[in-house]
Amino acid sequence: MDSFTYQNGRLCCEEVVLEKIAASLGTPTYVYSRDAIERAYLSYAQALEGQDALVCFAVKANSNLAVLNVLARLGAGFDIVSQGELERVLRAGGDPSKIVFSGVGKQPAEIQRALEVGIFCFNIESDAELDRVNEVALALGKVAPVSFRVNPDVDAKTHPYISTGLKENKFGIDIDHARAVYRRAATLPGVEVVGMDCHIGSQLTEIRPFLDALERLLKLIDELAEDGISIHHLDLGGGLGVCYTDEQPPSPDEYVAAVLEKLAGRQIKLVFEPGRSIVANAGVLLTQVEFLKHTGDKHFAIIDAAMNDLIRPSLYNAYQEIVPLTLREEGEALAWDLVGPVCETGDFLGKNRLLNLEPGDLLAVCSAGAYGFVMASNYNTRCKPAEVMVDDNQFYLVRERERLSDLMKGEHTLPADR
Ligand SMILES: Cc1ncc(COP(=O)(O)O)c(C=O)c1O
Ligand SMILES: N[C@@H](CCCC[NH3+])C(=O)O
Repeated sequence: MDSFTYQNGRLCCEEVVLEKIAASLGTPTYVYSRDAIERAYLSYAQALEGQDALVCFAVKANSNLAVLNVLARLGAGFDIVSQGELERVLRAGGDPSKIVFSGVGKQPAEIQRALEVGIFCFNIESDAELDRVNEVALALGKVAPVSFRVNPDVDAKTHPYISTGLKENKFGIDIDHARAVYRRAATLPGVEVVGMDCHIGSQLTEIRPFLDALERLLKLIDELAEDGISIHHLDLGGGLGVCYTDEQPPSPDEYVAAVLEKLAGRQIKLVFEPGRSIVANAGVLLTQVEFLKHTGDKHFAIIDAAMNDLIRPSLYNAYQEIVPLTLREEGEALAWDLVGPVCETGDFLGKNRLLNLEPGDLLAVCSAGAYGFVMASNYNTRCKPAEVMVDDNQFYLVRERERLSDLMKGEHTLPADR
């Protein structure tokens, strides 16, 4: 989180005091550092300099237009999973020829739109999806560039909810069945086989599972060559972890170097789909303490952000640091559960956190740039937070806070005579 530092006891994002943002725009508010996003992207891009490679930011991690635009300006590609994400990338100035389309359930209209704008590749996840892409392409008189997401059956050693590369997961095509699918695809007139991809899970903190998957994919690529099917690009997906508390994941350049070493001598374009490792530590969620409450020997700090704003703690029991915007010298630290106003026992952002709190204090939930706002909901009819991008000593509102009138838009009661 080195774009977030204390200066004279006040937490800043780059050169902006975060209290200033809270005072001007209220809380809860997500704040992103442009510099942190750029540096994280460039650590991939620079490690791949001189290689035929594409770094496609996984839009699902953070789809704010300003975030996408910052990355598009650096020449990033994008990994999308819906037409909604496609339209966001186009609106943000992303280059369609650098888009990969992932996901297990692509709709015909989504495939059509992606073909019309000319994306780089469809990452296909099943036999049935192959047929659908083939049919849509033929109907449009086009040929769809395709890759198959191979499920290599490796243990990513991450949280079971975010592990995707095991036989038991819904994702991808079983590696033992993949060769047959590739052979069939080679006979279909609406598709052109161009690549192979995998994505074994998220928040991986070791390189080994990536290399295990890579080895299995390379073996399959060699088998396909025997069948006369050549693979022009290899997409290793996303998944590189970040430090939320004391994890020590490899850096993007260490990871890329290990992959390049394994590939030495092979002529193949490389694609990566990082999400979390680009944006997680580029963002915080600002929140304010509403009330302090003591029951038995428990201490609850009721804050104005809740599970609907940031669901990772409730959903995965994920740990994200929570720190004060202003360091306080007086008073004592207690172990607080930081809970939101939503009516669920599981509504917490942190438990047992040693903090010196007073009502009205402003806090930052750290590492909130990935899978934060994008997973927010309106549960309990709560408005989604505002989003802000800091650029050096300036800050910009990049999404307005939702208003109650937005929440009832498109809803109707039954006619009065019913
Ligand atoms: C196909 C695919 N690519 C890329 C990503 C991005 O993963 P991460 O945010 O872990 O880098 C995901 C999400 O896990 C994914 O499902
Ligand atoms: N949403 C998850 C990661 C899932 C990755 C999507 N494929 C998280 O917050 O950690």
